[in-house]
Amino acid sequence: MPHTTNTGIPDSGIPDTGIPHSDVAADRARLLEIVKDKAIVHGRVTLSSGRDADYYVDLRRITLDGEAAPLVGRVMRELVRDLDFEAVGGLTLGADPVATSMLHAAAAAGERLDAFVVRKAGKAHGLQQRIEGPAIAGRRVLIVEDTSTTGASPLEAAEAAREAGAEVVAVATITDRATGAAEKFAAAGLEYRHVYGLSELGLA
Ligand SMILES: O=P(O)(O)OC[C@H]1O[C@H](OP(=O)(O)OP(=O)(O)O)[C@H](O)[C@@H]1O
Ligand SMILES: O=C(O)c1cc(=O)[nH]c(=O)[nH]1
Repeated sequence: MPHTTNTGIPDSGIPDTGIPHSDVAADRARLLEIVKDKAIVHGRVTLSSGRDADYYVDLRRITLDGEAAPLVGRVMRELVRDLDFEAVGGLTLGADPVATSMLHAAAAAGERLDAFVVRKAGKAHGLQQRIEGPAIAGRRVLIVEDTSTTGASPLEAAEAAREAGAEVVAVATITDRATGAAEKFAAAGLEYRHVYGLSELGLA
């Protein structure tokens, strides 16, 4: 049952989106369970930035998982429900299944959302594009990512999207490691949202 009063105003204060709030909360809770169960790997690792760390959050195990991927799409859409954008994408590879899960979640809800992929380097053959997918010039886009450490990957994607003529409305990730990404996005004037922080992940 949706948790709304008979006036249509939700008791929770959460805007009424048409999706039962119990489902949104259940999706978020189940996704957290799967992330904690399958994605967190303890041990010494070298990160994308070259830094060393004592754990890794391998969200590809989540965004490509048959049960978790649809949850990613719905939970990420809920995270940015109040933002206005027409396309979603980020730096390949981590961002790609995040973007496509949101595209499919939108389609399942009867809405339209395009996705795009920002290559790490421009392609030298074919159409020689850095950004693949429907054109984003003149459109409002959301930059997504699976996890953020330094924030370098979404910043690179945002720069490429702007060079392609898009307006970047925000950056959104599934998890945040609390290692400087939020500060980088703030300095770049980019709104930043993430679904789970370190304490919820049991990593604080
Ligand atoms: O916040 P940052 O310092 O940018 O680090 C996080 C990035 O690192 C990982 O990708 P990786 O660079 O390992 O490449 P991949 O997506 O191709 O696996 C992860 O998927 C993020 O994209
Ligand atoms: O910084 C990274 O490279 C990184 C950290 C992490 O927890 N997970 C990941 O996929 N990449």
